[in-house]
Amino acid sequence: MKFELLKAHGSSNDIFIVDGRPERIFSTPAEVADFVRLVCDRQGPLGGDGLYFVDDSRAVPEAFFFNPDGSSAKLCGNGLRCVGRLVLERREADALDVSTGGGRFRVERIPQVAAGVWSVAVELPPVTFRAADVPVVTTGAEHVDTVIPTLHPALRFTGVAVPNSHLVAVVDDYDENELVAVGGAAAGLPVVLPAGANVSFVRPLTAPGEIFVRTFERGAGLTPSCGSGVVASRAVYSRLGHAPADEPLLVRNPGGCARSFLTPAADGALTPRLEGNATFVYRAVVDLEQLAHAEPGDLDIDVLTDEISAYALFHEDNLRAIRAAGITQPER
Ligand SMILES: N[C@@H](CCC[C@H](N)C(=O)O)C(=O)O
Repeated sequence: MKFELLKAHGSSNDIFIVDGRPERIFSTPAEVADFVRLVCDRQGPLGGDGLYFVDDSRAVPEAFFFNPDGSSAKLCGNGLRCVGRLVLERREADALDVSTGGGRFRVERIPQVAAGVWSVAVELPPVTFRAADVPVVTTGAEHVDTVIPTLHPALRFTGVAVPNSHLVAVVDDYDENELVAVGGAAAGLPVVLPAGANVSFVRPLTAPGEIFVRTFERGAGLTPSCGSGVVASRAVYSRLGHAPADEPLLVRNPGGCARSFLTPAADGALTPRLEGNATFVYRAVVDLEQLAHAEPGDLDIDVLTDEISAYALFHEDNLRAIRAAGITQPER
């Protein structure tokens, strides 16, 4: 079986896009998961942080996200910017809706964040802090700024669904080893976190309107950026009173930066917006049999060097700002 793969990234969170509905391409969910694991395997010839299937044959395109471990998720915010770009370009549209994870997401072409860097905004459905929506098992209706003793003795977490599950802690000092330990532990706490959770640490930066966020993702581990983690962190930052919801914040991740804010409605609903790059990296046609036995470098790949270089230039500034804030990341 042959596949056309598009590799893309939002803030260096790199994902594949495959045309079609997973259940039409494969006979069973197990086959879908095997395919995703094979394509995303970093030890294999390709490698990535996840994969979106896109059914672009309907009036409202539909997308289906899978983590690199083969599990499905309601949203990949960075990936949806890339899917958004793809369908916007194909349909020669400036804005349209994409359906994914049981919700409708508005994707919109926005001015380039830097020369040669295609940029997209995604408007998400309203965020929810309801414990049952995250889900986090707790005594109250929400889990806000509270310790989960089985996860960490002192860090205070807030649970939020955007609509995938996130736990966010605002920290004074960023300790990546601690994030990895807590993120890994979140996968093994079914009594408190029955669906696991993406775990983010938020460190305020001295530059006004800027924060640093890093996420340990469910089903993927530490990634250079997590778009839904950016939105979840942005929402929690306001929920805890650190910034007005509608103030656009620049969220710096190790893989890039994105802008996010929430629009409050009269009924209290908070609709988040995520703005950032949607960069195409390469296109490849792969044969499944060949892929299973190929080594890195074996496959014929059409690399989009101009887009890669434009992003690299844009990203230099972000890396400088993170280093200047004294944020360090151990070699892994
Ligand atoms: N990288 C993504 C999030 C992907 C899904 C997540 N790991 C989950 O299981 O919910 C993003 O950019 O949002």
